[in-house]
Amino acid sequence: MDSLLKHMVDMTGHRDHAMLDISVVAAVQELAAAAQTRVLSISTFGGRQHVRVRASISTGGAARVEDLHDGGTPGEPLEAYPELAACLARHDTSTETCGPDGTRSLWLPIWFGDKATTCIEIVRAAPFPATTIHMVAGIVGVYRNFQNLLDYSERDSLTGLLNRKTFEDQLARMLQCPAEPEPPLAGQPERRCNQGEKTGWLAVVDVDHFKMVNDTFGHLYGDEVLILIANQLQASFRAQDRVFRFGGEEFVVLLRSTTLENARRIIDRFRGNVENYQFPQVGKVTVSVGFVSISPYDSPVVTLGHADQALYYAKTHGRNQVCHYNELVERGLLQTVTSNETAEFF
Ligand SMILES: Nc1nc2c(ncn2[C@@H]2O[C@H](COP(=O)(O)OP(=O)(O)OP(=O)(O)O)[C@@H](O)[C@H]2O)c(=O)[nH]1
Repeated sequence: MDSLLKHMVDMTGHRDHAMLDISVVAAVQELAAAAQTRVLSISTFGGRQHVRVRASISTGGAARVEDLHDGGTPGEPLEAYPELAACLARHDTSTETCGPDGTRSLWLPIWFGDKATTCIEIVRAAPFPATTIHMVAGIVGVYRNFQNLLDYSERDSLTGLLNRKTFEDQLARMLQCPAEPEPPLAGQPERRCNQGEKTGWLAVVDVDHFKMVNDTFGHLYGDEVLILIANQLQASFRAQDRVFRFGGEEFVVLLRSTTLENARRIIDRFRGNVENYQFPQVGKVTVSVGFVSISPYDSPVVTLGHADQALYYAKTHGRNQVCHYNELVERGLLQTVTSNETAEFF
């Protein structure tokens, strides 16, 4: 019982989904004497459900957040998990299966209404005693309620993306593990990211001519476009990147450490995915993007201002394109303006 209480205190002490995932897998692993425990994300993309591992722990190892997803796909198709697919189709709260080698798997989808976007998977060598299932179901109930509370304060209600309130916190977290940043040289306030150097990136995404979508098809179809673009954003970036809705038809993405070439490729692939998607009733929609490297030496306001300047350039030079702030400055197409006035976000 002490151990159960200790885990409950640990789980409810977090203000962050990744840490909550870590503590739930650690708690379930110990209390169910499991061989492996995982948190799975279930997302819908292109009309199909996909499964992605979010956190896991195995015997003898530490709980960890997974980042296997490189952005190429939204995870494995749900059909790769037939027992889970059947459990979801029946709207069951749990299902237990036995593998050919006698290994037992217990699946516990986390239901919010008629939707489950998370599932706990527990693997054990022996059958699950009824008391264990009962206890694990209790832990999963606490996890569900706490996840709901975190979502309510952190998420945008239309798209389910992180809201603007959480942005600075997430940016600071991303900057806590930078790829060996060089301090700026004297007289050189702005830090440039060299080709091939890994760094974090901030991209501001804005839907092109969105007012026309609303005016032509109505706000309900406009909202549907925003939801579908939010789905595409989530499917296009890695699990540890962060996607925000800043309000209206504007989104912000924080990309974890990668090279300029990769950042441009990943962002442009997202832009292309949107361009090639047939939005129900509305048809074709495009997005413009401005992006910039992030550094612990620039304030969030300045970084956002730079990405916004690049976005403005993309908007005024044809739209449906991705523009890199530093490149525009180097080519003399943008002036470096570091005053807070450039940042209309705050
Ligand atoms: N449906 C819907 N529309 C929204 C929401 N928030 C803001 N909007 C609309 O988004 C539109 C934004 O229009 P503008 O800022 O003029 O930009 P735009 O038409 O996208 O043009 P460009 O950005 O220059 O390509 C306005 O019509 C807003 O009413 C929302 O939550 N749902």
